[in-house]
Amino acid sequence: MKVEPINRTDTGPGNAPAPSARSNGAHVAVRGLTHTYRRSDGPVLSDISFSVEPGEIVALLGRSGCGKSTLLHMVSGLSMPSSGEVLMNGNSVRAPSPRWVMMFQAPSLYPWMSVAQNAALGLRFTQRRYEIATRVPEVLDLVDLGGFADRNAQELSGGQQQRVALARSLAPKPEVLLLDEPFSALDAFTRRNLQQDVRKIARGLGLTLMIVTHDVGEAVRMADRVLVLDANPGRIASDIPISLSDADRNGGNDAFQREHTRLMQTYSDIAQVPGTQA
Ligand SMILES: Nc1ncnc2c1ncn2[C@@H]1O[C@H](COP(=O)(O)OP(=O)(O)OP(=O)(O)O)[C@@H](O)[C@H]1O
Repeated sequence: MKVEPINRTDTGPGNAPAPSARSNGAHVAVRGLTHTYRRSDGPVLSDISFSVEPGEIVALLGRSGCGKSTLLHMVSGLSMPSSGEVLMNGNSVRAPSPRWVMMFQAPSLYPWMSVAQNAALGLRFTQRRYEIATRVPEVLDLVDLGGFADRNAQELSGGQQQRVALARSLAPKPEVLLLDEPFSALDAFTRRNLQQDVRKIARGLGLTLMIVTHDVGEAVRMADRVLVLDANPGRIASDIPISLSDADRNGGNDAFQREHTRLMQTYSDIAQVPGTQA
């Protein structure tokens, strides 16, 4: 897979991968997924089915506790559902893999290691350790940290640490990137930069991307499609395409506001959030 720098602008408008973007992403299918942690509590997720096309960016939007993280964990193979299945390119997911990697809210870096050593960790535990010397500089460039390779990880800001975590996730050349509220601990400005860059990187590489969020603005800025979940039990209540060019996503203009209001209205109706402001 060829790595493109983050200032590449070959992402197209609308909700389909840009024609010029070669897709290296996998097709994800979730089929009849139901999960119960404790029988006395009833199912957390009930009969969830959806597909994500190769190279597509999909947000899972729902209120706290509706089961978004549980669903993403099951897509990643970190845990198995009570029933139903997850398929990557038609093959059942039974365990985590460097082909579908998960990124969490906390960057979880080793503070005593350098940025480059942290970014190499994803590869170190695969059969492809030999790629570290070439691949790590590539992914650090990709996340705009090319000049930080030898810096100690604990010297970085929260946003830069999340960029290292992103580089670590991208190093094994995954086909699917799964993001569990990765920007929620960051300030609004840093969060927005990362949202734009992650979308640009994913589109440039043709990755399939799923992001869990309860932030309507984040869903509109990042996703081609938003799956809105309701709760008790968690189900897909609505499947909404976001038809915006990248310029409109980043500019906060009228087109962005229209999509934001439309999604916020649906989300409010489903999640019974008072008002229509994010
Ligand atoms: N390991 C577990 N054992 C028992 N119950 C759990 C476990 N993990 C999650 N739950 C319960 O499952 C429900 C869904 O949790 P989950 O974290 O998936 O929701 P979420 O939508 O991601 O929430 P948030 O946005 O707050 O992170 C919650 O009621 C939670 O208490």
